[in-house]
Amino acid sequence: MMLANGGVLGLMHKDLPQPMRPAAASWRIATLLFAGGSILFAAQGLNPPGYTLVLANGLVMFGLTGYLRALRQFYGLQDQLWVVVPAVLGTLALFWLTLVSADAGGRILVVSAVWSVLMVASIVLLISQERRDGARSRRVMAALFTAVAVFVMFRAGYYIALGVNPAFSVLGAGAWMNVATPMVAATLPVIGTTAFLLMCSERIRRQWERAASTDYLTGLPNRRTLVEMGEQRFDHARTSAPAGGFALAVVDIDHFKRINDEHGHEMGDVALKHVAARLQSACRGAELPARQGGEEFVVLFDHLTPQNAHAAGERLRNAVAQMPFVAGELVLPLTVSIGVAVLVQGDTSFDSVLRRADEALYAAKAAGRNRVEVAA
Ligand SMILES: Nc1nc2c(ncn2[C@@H]2O[C@H](COP(=O)(O)OP(=O)(O)OP(=O)(O)O)[C@@H](O)[C@H]2O)c(=O)[nH]1
Repeated sequence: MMLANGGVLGLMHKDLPQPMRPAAASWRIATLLFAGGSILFAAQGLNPPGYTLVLANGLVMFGLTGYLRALRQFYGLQDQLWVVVPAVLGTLALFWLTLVSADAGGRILVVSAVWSVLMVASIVLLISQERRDGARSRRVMAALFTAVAVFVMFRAGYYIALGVNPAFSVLGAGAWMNVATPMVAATLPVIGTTAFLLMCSERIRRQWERAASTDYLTGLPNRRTLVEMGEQRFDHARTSAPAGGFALAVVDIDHFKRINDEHGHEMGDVALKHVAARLQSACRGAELPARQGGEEFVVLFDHLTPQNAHAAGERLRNAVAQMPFVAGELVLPLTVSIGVAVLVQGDTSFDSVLRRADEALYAAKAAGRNRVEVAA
């Protein structure tokens, strides 16, 4: 089952986006190490038992290390040496306790300690991502690691209670625990691999959602999100009592074509990002700036009245005018013209408010630019 899981992950490798592949490769290698260890455990009788036991346990401990590394890579953490230390020390200790001093009790304690350290590190990592990654698959993975870690600690306690001494054998009293161990441990490579693939697909889904709703250049919500949010807020404002409060501003950079013509399209792109950042910094509370397209932005206001509409537009205009766009030697003062519209009785849709704000914007351009006009 473990080998099949590792194989499936290998077949799917190329279907995963490039940034997820190192983590998936580590998970696959870890699963194959786990599978190799399990096969050796099953074949203990056929080989010199001492060496087989050390090798089997070592493979499984390095498998667990691989799972921790895969999770770290999945969350963009750098490789660190300490991650391999428990498995290296554990394998050396097992070598000693099997082939030099033959201490079965010591072996159980070493294996339990290494498993616990690696699994607790994986659990802490998964839990620490709660705020960044709310995916259910991440929680399932954390629960899986926790269940196995609790079992391993219980197992160590159980063997200690039975009397761990150098001559202790897991094949003697309490042998059922020796049978249960591989079954519980197998949940990581088998169910864990499913959880890992779900974590990948959940991340891909979120990335697609973000890409579909965000403007690639400025990082602001795109036109699609603007229309969605605008219609939602418009409907809410129309149906709430007292009605009103919905308003928006259409913001257009003045003489933007000149920037492209004189400094190149790429510089124009950087200037667009600059204006986007200025507008974002001027927004308060639930105000939402979005890129409508080209060099035009729209800001959805929150609870604006006709009396403070002009001041709200001025706040945006000032945010751009007060800080020139600087790129190396180049210092370009930028200005924007703004049309503001507040919801009125005659507005039947979000689009009708947008149209009135557009007309106010044209009036601002016609009146000389770098100014705010409020729609009648
Ligand atoms: N660099 C860059 N330029 C863009 C982008 N989208 C639109 N533009 C440019 O924005 C310019 C808009 O020019 P116009 O509509 O003539 O307006 P303007 O020069 O800003 O003049 P006014 O609006 O009348 O003040 C055009 O040159 C477009 O090519 C973009 O994503 N990047």
